[in-house]
Amino acid sequence: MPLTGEYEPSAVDFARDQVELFERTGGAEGNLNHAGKPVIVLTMLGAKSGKLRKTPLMRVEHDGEYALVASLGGAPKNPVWYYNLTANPHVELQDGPVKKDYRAREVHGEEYDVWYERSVAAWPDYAEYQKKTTRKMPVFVLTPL
Ligand SMILES: C[C@H](OP(=O)(O)OC[C@@H](O)[C@@H](O)[C@@H](O)Cn1c2nc(=O)[nH]c(=O)c-2cc2ccc(O)cc21)C(=O)N[C@@H](CCC(=O)N[C@@H](CCC(=O)O)C(=O)O)C(=O)O
Repeated sequence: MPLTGEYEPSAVDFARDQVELFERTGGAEGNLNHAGKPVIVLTMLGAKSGKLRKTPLMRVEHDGEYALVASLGGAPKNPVWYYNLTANPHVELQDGPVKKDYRAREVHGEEYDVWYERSVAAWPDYAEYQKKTTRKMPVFVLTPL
């Protein structure tokens, strides 16, 4: 059941523009980050506004599940979207032309280690970000609904 609501674009220009390009081209453009690594678009409900929010994130996929790393480049605080997923775990993820519904859950312990390793394999800079902060970067795993 797709998410419904009023879309509120991100305040971050490059993220908003990338989402727009990605969606306009069905994931054919705007699907890579600055280093040419694959990106997905996450759609979620705002924890406070209840509006539809969208953000590009790195593509980390394994057997139909996806990981999302709340890295924010190694900043001391979590990205805002972290709180959206905590409040509203029903999300949509678009990978290329395919958009599906998922349930997001934050992972810990051994499961965290397995998915964090997969995430670093997909985007090695995550390991550099983690060195920049004492905040343990949260990882969500998305399971198809
Ligand atoms: C600036 C803020 O963005 P954010 O949610 O903190 O997310 C920051 C970044 O993570 C976001 O820009 C990502 O797209 C950056 N980013 C990645 N960020 C990551 O953390 N991990 C990634 O793997 C990642 C990859 C990536 C690839 C390409 C690209 O272009 C960007 C990438 C934002 O959009 N704020 C909105 C509010 C958004 C929101 O969801 N508000 C909630 C309230 C939430 C609350 O306050 O509790 C609501 O509507 O209710 C605003 O100020 O209008």
